[in-house]
Amino acid sequence: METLPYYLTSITIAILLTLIINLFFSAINNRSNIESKKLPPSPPSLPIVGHLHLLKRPLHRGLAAITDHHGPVLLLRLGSRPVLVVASRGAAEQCFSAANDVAFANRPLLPSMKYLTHDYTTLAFANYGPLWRNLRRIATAEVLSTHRLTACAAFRTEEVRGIARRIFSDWNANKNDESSSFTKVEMKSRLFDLALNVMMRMIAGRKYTFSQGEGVGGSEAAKRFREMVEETFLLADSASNLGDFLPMLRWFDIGAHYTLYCPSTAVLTPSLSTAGAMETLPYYLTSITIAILLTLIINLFFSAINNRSNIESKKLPPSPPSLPIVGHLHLLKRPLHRGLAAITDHHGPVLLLRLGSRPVLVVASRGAAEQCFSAANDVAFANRPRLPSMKYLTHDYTTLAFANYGPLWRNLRRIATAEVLSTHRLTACAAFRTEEVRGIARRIFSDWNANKNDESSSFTKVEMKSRLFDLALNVMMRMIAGRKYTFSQGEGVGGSEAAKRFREMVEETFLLADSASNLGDFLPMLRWFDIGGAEKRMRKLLKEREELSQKIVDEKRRESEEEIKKEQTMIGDLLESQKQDPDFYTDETIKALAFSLLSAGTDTTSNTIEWAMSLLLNNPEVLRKAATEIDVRVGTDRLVEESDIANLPYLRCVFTETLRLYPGGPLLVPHESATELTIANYTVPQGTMLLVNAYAIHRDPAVWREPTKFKPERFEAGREEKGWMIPFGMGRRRCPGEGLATREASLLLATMIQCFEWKRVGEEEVDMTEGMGLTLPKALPLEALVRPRPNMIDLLSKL
Ligand code: HEM
Repeated sequence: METLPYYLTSITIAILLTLIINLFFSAINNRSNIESKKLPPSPPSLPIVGHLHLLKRPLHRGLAAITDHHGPVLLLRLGSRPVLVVASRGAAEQCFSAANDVAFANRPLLPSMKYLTHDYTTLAFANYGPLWRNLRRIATAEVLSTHRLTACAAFRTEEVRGIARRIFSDWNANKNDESSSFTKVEMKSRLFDLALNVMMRMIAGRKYTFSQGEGVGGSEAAKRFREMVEETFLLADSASNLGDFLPMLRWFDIGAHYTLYCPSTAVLTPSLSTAGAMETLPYYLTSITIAILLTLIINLFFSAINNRSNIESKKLPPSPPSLPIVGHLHLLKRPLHRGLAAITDHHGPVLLLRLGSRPVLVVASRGAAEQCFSAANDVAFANRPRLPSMKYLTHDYTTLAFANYGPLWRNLRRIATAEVLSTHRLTACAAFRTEEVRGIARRIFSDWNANKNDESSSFTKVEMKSRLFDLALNVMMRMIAGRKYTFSQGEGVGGSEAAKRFREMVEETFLLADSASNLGDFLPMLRWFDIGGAEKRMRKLLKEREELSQKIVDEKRRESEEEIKKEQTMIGDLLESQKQDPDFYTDETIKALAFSLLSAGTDTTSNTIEWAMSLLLNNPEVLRKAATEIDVRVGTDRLVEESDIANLPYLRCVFTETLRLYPGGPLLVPHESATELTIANYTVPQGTMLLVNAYAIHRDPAVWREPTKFKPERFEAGREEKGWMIPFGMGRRRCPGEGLATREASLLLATMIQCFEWKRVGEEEVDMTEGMGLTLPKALPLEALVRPRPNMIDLLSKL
């Protein structure tokens, strides 16, 4: 295990100091910077708070005063967030021109809006993408189309006349026999009720939800609803929550959450009601902001000291002593699953770490992991953390593996299962897998033939990693696109430049997705500086991925309709659906889904097979036993088939034992809690990232006998150890590719064992060092010596 150099506290502190100095200098250099980079002009700003201190309320008037003074297009810095302010027709038109409209179609993910917008999934706050497109399509088709509006004209007339009737009856009641007298009426609530009744009748058919009688007007429920809407807009005021702009303040819930629960505080309400006059918001005053920051820093120091007592009073999970600002980041070592195992071994199996600003629950026991994914908690833990570094690679968190639990994820998962991973589809594609597996056997045999130097008993050295990756890639490509032609015209992808680059891209994706490799995910201030260049690398990777996936989609689109229908591939079927519903089945959605499956289904499977073969080479007696089972149950007259696997129990034990020792996702994929919950009698706060250490659980000496030993026998019937494993995760986010991975890996292993004799390259054992990333690669690619088994040469030469 290595300590991550950039997690070393001294370096981290040095970085933070550099940052603060940078911030000061950035204020001084602001103007020259703007000129050299051609950024929009920007009034002089202060360190850290930027232009926050200039804002006055109401915001539209406050900003008008600033643009009147400094020009109609300004770039402000509200804390850490750059904000373009536009106050001229020309610039506004450019923002929404055909060229720029899509680029500006996102909404900022203001942390304070996370709750009110159901994690940014509502129509008005979702980012531009498939989810928003779907919601917008439904809203238009179901409520706002001209057709629907015309159909509902009668409702509106009725409601408007209802107001007229009620005003008339109020006047009648108050006129005191003076038919020319006036009556005072309050209009605000009547007008709100009109709008509410019209909307309710259009979306739900009636207004009875609020009142049984005349209408919602005046009912307590309607009044409360009006207050709720007003409160929502008040809280959504673009600059009312300081934590949206100064990330550090979020830890302390200053302003933002407080206003969520105490909406009528003096901070917000009075200033809005003084419609004419502009007021400076008290908490935007620089002196107070600086006081808050100082309090914060002092708080951080005290929080380190008070950590333990806090934990006891709140019943939070235990937490090792932490440092201010970095929290427990300095404790992490790599590879992360081993680093975390060392921490849980020492401090207990359920820990709450603070990685910079992010609370992280680390679980390394069966009991606690079962509770995380129990019926009661699984939904609450079904979200993924929105690690800023993953924004690009996950298309703004909209891919199958990284979307939050909700309608978009459900839809993607349904498509992936129905189109590719259902038992029906897997069975239909068995021939592809057999063909690809036998292709590997044929190529190994021909390499041996070419190198054997007339010595039919000699061994040939083969490199397995790239062959196994190409197998997994070809299988996935054929299942989702029908062929592997995108990568090579000839024999297969093996060795082609494009396939090699694809492998590098997948490996890089998982390396960059390593749950704790990007410091900016945990120390928000560092994001401005992209330390380590992760963000830059991701953008480059994304561009390449986009081009490749577009090529796959375009090639499929060029095929005739009959071909597409006949082949029944995922991309073909989705292109057909695109014709019916182009708003949801966009090219973007199809490409993202294709790439999700290509990456999730390749590296994981090929790594597992590589570990299995390495374990067999280091344990020749297990290899011999597996070969004997195949000889007895399949024989040597024919090649093993996928349907034989059920009849090879020892081989299945080998596969299971491999996944125990080397689970393909050692920390699963990180989850995040959508609500506060209880795990192992501890309170786990909402928004906590969850890392379940499957690697540690699979090697827990309290559960497994000789836990680090490769013993497939432990799973044999009769002497089964009652161990508990989660190599594919658990609950709703469980891996949907288990069936495919099991069939593919088992067939490949069975074929390699049946056809060839295997030996290590030297006397030494195969190196079993683990690499890094979200998946579990071998640090060194597997090489082995191979020769065909004499009684299989005939069959192999006919392949
Ligand atoms: C031995 C091979 C494999 C292993 C060990 C493995 C393991 C895992 C694990 C641990 C997770 C995370 C579960 C969680 O979040 O708790 C996962 C998710 C996933 N896996 Fe696999 N996997 C393998 C093969 C495959 C294959 C062949 C596919 C097919 C395309 C696939 C597709 C996915 C997808 C799409 C997800 C994300 C699911 C979601 O977030 O809803 N995996 N896998």
